[in-house]
Amino acid sequence: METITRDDEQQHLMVDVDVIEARSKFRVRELTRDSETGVSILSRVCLDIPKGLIVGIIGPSGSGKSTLLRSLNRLWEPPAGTVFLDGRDICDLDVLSLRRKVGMLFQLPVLFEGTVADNVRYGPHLRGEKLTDTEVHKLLNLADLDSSFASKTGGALSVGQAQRVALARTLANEPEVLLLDEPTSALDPISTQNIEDAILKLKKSQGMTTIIVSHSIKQIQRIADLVCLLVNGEVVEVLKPEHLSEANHPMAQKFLELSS
Ligand SMILES: Nc1ncnc2c1ncn2[C@@H]1O[C@H](COP(=O)(O)OP(=O)(O)OP(=O)(O)O)[C@@H](O)[C@H]1O
Repeated sequence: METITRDDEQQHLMVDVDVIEARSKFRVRELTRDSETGVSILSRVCLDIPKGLIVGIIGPSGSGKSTLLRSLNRLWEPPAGTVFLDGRDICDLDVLSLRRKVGMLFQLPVLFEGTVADNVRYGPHLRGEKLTDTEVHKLLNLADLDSSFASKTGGALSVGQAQRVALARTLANEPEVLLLDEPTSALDPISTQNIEDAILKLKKSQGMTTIIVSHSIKQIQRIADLVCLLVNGEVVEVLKPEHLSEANHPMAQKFLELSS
């Protein structure tokens, strides 16, 4: 930046781009392998996840989508100096506080024993905090569930409802980022819509940064601001979902054909 001359408009444009990049919630640089096992699945992945946006990750089976997602909260341990959250190397962060900031939902929800309210209170309870009934209801509402669910047990819920309880439980940790690994692949269309509504509401009301792995291009087109296409562990495209048809990589066209 020191080299910029005031009169050079082009250079000023470059500064703006730098500033936007500096506001990325996540930056991934040259990520290839799990530093614990040494296994290389990704191919020098570089990616910026802008704050407050929903980013969809798509790609063929086995391309490394879950691995990339898991590297963001150290379920897959990235080498130092490859993944940054708000400019800080995530390897320098305490792993539990990282996972509190970066919440994750999986394909199938697993609820703990007890009521829905017990589940939602779980994270705060571990930190010695007790959520009031009103706070529990608010979290359920954020996950698109009404407060009558608080007293139900896991066995009385559909998979879609259980997934929303898992979302409310994650939100109780006040995450700044949500990682969603195919969160609706086991759900019917109505439950899928409920989860998508909840994700969109969270973006609008809380500016939540969300990264979602999905096999459904249509889902990505409905909710994502950006889509990242992964092929053989390599990020081959990052673009707006509405521009997928203009993508150069043949896999992008194949995905579009298969989804139409
Ligand atoms: N711990 C591991 N050790 C070795 N190989 C692994 C490990 N985890 C995943 N892999 C391999 O890495 C590749 C990418 O896996 P990953 O689950 O990230 O892909 P994916 O794109 O999410 O696939 P899918 O869409 O089928 O869920 C696969 O070939 C998988 O078998």
